[in-house]
Amino acid sequence: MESRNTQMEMDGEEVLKAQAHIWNHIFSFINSMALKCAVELRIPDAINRHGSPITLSQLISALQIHPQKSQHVHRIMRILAHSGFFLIHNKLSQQKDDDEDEDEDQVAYSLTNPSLLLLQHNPLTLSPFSLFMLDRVLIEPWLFISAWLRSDSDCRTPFETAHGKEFWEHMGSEAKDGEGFNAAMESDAKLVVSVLLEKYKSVFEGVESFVDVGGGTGSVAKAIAEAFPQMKCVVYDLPQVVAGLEGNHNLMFLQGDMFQVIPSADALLLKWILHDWTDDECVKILKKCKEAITSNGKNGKVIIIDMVVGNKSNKKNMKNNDMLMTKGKLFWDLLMMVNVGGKERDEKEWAELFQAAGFGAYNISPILGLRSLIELYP
Ligand SMILES: C[S@@+](CC[C@H](N)C(=O)[O-])C[C@H]1O[C@@H](n2cnc3c(N)ncnc32)[C@H](O)[C@@H]1O
Ligand SMILES: O=c1cc(-c2ccc(O)cc2)oc2c(O)c(O)ccc12
Repeated sequence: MESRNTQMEMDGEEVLKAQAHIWNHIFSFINSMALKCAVELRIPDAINRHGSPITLSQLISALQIHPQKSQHVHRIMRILAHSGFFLIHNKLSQQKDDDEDEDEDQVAYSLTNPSLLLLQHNPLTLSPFSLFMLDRVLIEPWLFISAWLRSDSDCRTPFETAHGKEFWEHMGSEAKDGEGFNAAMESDAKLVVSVLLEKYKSVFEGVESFVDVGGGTGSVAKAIAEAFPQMKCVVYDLPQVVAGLEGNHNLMFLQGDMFQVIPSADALLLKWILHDWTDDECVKILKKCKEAITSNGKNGKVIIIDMVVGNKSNKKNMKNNDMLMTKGKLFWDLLMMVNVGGKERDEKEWAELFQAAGFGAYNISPILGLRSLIELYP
């Protein structure tokens, strides 16, 4: 009865607006798939190799598109240009209708900051991550959310409902997926550590021993070990991740389970670790961390790199920028729910974890884009 009234209260224009709103949501996946296609075809690399804005016909030939399909390429380019991945240079743009097919030689494309970050040889490339994230294996769990929410099975996540295994177990047993995940992590780790060492090196000053807990294949620890040759650095992760990796005079790879024991050090890093776990699990990990930074008689610190939902970035924020950041954090929160059973936390939730694990003080610096650097003291 009530919904009927509500419906009758909408005028025609409002219904159409609501319809457009729903369509935009339903079709959001088209953005992701157009991006996947561009990364698979290596469109950013083709434009970059060309060295100047590339015309549609030059792009079609560089991409080796089948002649019968060449007419479609501009449609992929158009939607990605609309999302800020490419700039369109259109000599006839004033005279042309937006929906009209472009003449292949009147249109040229160049790269933008997001597409520069998709170049294969950019050390900070997000291409492997895009392919990994948009692969069938990581798309499928999203189809199971409602079934998982209703199910009385003890599956921890929709990922487990879809694949019959927990995320970390899957990444350990399926070599291709495990490598994809580790490559994605590595590219992010390089980006984050380059910012840390360029602008916030003081975080590591005075630290003689350092453990990157769940440090993956070691990109962060390697960079820190190079920047501080006197520091003893350890990458601590599951056997399937660090087995066979070789260190050097001040870098060591150590296999283990952070729920059992964490090696003692002046400073521990937990980058993208706590958001994988429930509150109870985080308290367990943090208690182990506290033992590890106090057991050598020193008062060390734990450095956490994760999101703090609701925190503003320290950049001069335009309203749009804040909205983008909030949306990003909400996406991440669901990603954690779907894949690993974790969550993104606001400051109050972080503070409760720290208190429950027996820590005394913390300091949050919102300096890493969507993420913050949290320093945690016993
Ligand atoms: C999201 S990744 C973050 C990797 C790295 N810190 C980074 O940010 O690039 C989480 C890491 O935790 C590791 N991990 C999961 N369970 C673990 C455990 N019980 N003990 C140690 N490491 C674990 C995973 O193997 C993975 O490398
Ligand atoms: O499933 C993921 C994916 C990522 C991820 C996101 C963005 C990147 O540039 C690289 C990787 O991160 C994850 C993560 O940190 C996690 O703890 C669990 C799952 C995922």
